[in-house]
Amino acid sequence: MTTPTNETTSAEEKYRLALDYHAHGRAGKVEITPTKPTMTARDLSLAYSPGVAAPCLEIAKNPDDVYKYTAKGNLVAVLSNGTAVLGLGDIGPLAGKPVMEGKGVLFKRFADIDVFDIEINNRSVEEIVRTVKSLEPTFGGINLEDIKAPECFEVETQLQEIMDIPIFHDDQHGTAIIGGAAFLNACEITNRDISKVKVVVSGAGAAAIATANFLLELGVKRENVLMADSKGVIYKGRTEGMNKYKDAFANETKCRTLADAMVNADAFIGCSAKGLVSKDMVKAMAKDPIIFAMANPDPEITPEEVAQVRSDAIMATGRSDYANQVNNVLCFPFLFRGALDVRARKINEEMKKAAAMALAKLAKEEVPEDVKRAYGNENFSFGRNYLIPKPFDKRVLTWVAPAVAKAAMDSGVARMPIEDFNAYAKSLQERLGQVGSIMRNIRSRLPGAGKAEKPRIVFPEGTNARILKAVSILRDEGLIQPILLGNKKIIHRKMDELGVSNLKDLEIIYPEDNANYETFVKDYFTQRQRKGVSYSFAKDTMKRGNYFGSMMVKTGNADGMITGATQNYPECIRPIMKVIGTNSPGRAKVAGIMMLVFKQRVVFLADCTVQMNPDAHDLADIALSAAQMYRNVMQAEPRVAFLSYSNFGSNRDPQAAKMAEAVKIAKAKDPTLIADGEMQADVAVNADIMKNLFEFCSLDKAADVLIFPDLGSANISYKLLAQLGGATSIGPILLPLKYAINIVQRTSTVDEIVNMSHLTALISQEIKAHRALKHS
Ligand SMILES: NC(=O)C1=CN([C@@H]2O[C@H](COP(=O)(O)OP(=O)(O)OC[C@H]3O[C@@H](n4cnc5c(N)ncnc54)[C@H](OP(=O)(O)O)[C@@H]3O)[C@@H](O)[C@H]2O)C=CC1
Ligand SMILES: CC(=O)C(=O)O
Ligand SMILES: [Mg+2]
Repeated sequence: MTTPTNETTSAEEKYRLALDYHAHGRAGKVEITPTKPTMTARDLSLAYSPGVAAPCLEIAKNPDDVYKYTAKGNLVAVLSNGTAVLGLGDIGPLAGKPVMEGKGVLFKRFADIDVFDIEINNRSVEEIVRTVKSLEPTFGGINLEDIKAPECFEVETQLQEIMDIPIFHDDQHGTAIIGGAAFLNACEITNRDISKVKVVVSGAGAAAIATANFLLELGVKRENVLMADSKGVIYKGRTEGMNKYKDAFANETKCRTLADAMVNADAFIGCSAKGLVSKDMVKAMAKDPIIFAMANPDPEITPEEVAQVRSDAIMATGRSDYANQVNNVLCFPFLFRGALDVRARKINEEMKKAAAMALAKLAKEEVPEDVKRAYGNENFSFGRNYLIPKPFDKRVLTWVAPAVAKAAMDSGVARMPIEDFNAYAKSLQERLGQVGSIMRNIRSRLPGAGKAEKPRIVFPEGTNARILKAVSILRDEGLIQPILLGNKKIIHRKMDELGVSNLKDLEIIYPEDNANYETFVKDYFTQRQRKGVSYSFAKDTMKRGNYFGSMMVKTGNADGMITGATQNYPECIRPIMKVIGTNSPGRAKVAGIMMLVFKQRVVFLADCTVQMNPDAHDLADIALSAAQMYRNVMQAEPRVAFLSYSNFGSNRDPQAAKMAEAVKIAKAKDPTLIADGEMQADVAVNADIMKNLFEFCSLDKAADVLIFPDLGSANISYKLLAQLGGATSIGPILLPLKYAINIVQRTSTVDEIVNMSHLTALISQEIKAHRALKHS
């Protein structure tokens, strides 16, 4: 069982940290960002008066055009009156605002849905309903939040009747869907027949009633449910503190307190308040008790307390710092995504059930590396401590949203059915950023799983844990044939430690025992004997992974190589250069190109890693290599900007002049190249500045490839962009080489090594194709 990760932090410290987090910089957690250019007077005349009249008139003629010309289709209101804020109770709309802003952040972070949080000073059902109804023109959906029971039931039901967009009370159904998914899996793990499970529900408010109702839909019998609220167990004939929603769960029972109800109960569902469950109550439960203590921020009982009295319990809370977070965050972003994407009129039972089933099923799939990393490299697999997926698992979006969308279509509430679910899945992945889609595109261009002719990629650092984990992923995918260099015994031991048993039959080469060793030594000696290399030195050299691996690639015993996970850059590049050298016999020297992937665009930066102070000829070659790489990877023609602190001759310093000269040389070598400079970085990446200040510039849009005057500026820029600009960096990709060999960074993660391996495999394929063309 996981304990809170930050258990050394005191409660007061956590409180202060949370306040600092919210107050730091711009107050609160959200801001509004325009999605259209607003740089110039022309832009503003389109965004606002007079231009804005055009979409207004179109929408007046055809109301559905509101989805075409405004943000409505992707805009959800998180609306609360603050009467049941988390488990903090009736603290009012103002005090509830941080929670509503927080929900908005989660909608955006997990499903790219925009949110206005709306806090209303309104307690009566009638007034809430009137207010929300009047907001219908603004929103694509309404997420009601933290409105207390029983008013919340009335509010939701009435709004669903009178409004034509999804109305969803998150505390009811979000909790029910996640609780339901986790409950199904907990029953499966403990071999329980759901129709016989005895459930105690603590709380009879929004979350509790909805979760109990959902469990009935999943197969729990009403007579097997005992519900308790602040007045004790709800039983037939009780009159105090009752309402019709509680009435529906009033059973014939002698139990009067929660403690009575817990005796021999199979499951506990808590949607009530902190600390209501004692260790004695847990002791009294049946074998393998299922305990979902979901009150926030503090559960009805903590996992530590349960562990003190029961080792057979399956435990979940609403918190992210324990295993099994049963929290509606795993539902509302993804459910709304599916509902908005088919422009559903409502969120109905079919859609809720589809979401729960998708989540329950996804939990049984193997958990990807990036999810484990997001949670401190914990090794999740379906079981007692992993009942449902994690919110940071990107697959939740691609599993839940399509399931919900399909259920909406099948149940007849979708106004805009999805025609191509494959294209829809792709669009969902793109919402989460471009890295995934770019890498998928690269993978899709590799020969394909199951085929004999897979690119063989050699990894000289065969004992490194990150390399082995990456190789394990590559092996599973089946697109690349990895080869490891190193001592077989040590590598096998490491594999056992890491639990990557799928690698045991992988080819492992210990250089000096390999049949090619003598030939490689001779080849290297012949090549370097006039550069001070003796035969015995060549023998020693060829025992080293980077030399042997490079030689394998050179002689066609491998198609590519990945190194660098454990060594510094010069240690890797020197052997490669000595064994292989560059592509052209003429001037072109090797350069390191970084691909920086931002949410909306991709830029290539060069030279980030090799040439300290390239001259104009070197820069032209670097640009041509980078442009070619861009074409290969992005399958598009790049715009190349030669960067400087000067714009088009504004400074005559030799460093600026060198960049202008490099443009001329590059264009002379490839007249089709779209390139210009020298120019400053803001001109290069902002098409508006470019157009407004330098309309003669031959790049008609922002540049895709940025060529820097020296290694210092390139290296600093890519690191800053990766750290501060939120870009994912892929590279450095070494070009031009005769062979596909790349150096990852010592800090590279498993996923980055996997990405580089795919890219290297792709480059190896292109080099092969190029050679075949030359020889045909
Ligand atoms: N993990 C998750 O995803 C979610 C968790 N929750 C949590 O569930 C809890 C309830 O939220 P919600 O349903 O929105 O709130 P409501 O105000 O609608 O319901 C609260 C319920 O808890 C009961 N209750 C309060 N204090 C006690 C007590 N001392 N003993 C017994 N019962 C008590 C109330 O009883 P009575 O009816 O007698 O007043 C009421 O039935 C909160 O802690 C909230 O954070 C809610 C939504 C999602
Ligand atoms: C998670 C949530 O919505 C609540 O605790 O109210
Ligand atoms: Mg809530």
